[in-house]
Amino acid sequence: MSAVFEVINLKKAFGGLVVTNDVSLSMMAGDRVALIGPNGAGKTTFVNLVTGALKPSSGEVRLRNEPVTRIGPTGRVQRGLVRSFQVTRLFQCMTPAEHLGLAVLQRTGKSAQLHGNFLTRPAVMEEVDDLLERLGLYALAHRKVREIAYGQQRLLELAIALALKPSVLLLDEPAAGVPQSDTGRIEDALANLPADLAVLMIEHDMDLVFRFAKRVIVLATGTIIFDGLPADVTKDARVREAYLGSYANAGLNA
Ligand SMILES: Nc1ncnc2c1ncn2[C@@H]1O[C@H](COP(=O)(O)OP(=O)(O)OP(=O)(O)O)[C@@H](O)[C@H]1O
Repeated sequence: MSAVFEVINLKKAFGGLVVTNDVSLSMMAGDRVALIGPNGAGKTTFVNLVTGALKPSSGEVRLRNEPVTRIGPTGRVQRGLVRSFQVTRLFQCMTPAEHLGLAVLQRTGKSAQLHGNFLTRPAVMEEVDDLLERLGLYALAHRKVREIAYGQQRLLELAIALALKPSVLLLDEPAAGVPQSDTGRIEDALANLPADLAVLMIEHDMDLVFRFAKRVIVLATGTIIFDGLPADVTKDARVREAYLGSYANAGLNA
């Protein structure tokens, strides 16, 4: 089986500050990987390099063997690399059904045809209904985003990402800010992601990492210091040293 996603010797420096230092990794279809690291380790920069929001100083990003390093964010989405949207990207006066309808039109290259009520088109409606059902949002389909709870907004982000039919999904702290009472629904949605989807989740919550990931990658000062099984990460001397004194050390001791 060949990799769906590869990062090869990726480097990024801001002036003299090297923030991503020779990072290489690959993922297969169906992988469930957590990317963790102390504050300032370079996780956000790494995601920005991978999605095309930032240009690397050197190195390569490949999707299904195709180099995409010189392709912009939209081209990478079209090739199957999708990052979960932040809640702040949702339109407060639009409904979940409208968000998902637009995402489906975007994916199918029909977003220029926004005349009329696109949600009445059978092909769009069928897909939107299916996504709403899968993410437990069906009853909220036609409510404004501003009227729905934060946890449900985060589920909507996930639904939008899935509407783009990714082969690689980058999730940035999918349960952050969600009240404890609603995190179970997010975790259920994560557990029910398509089996062949490769998922890379950036997460600080170690309990969620251990429940979700089959593999953990630890980034510290821009370098991968661990890439292996969740059961081994807490025992690793370099990982413990990187987290020493940081807030997450407690999680690693768990
Ligand atoms: N545009 C920039 N110019 C200069 N330095 C930057 C820039 N963006 C990030 N950095 C620096 O790069 C380092 C890594 O930052 P980054 O935000 O990628 O880390 P992170 O692991 O996502 O941190 P956190 O977990 O706190 O969000 C930090 O030292 C940060 O100050």
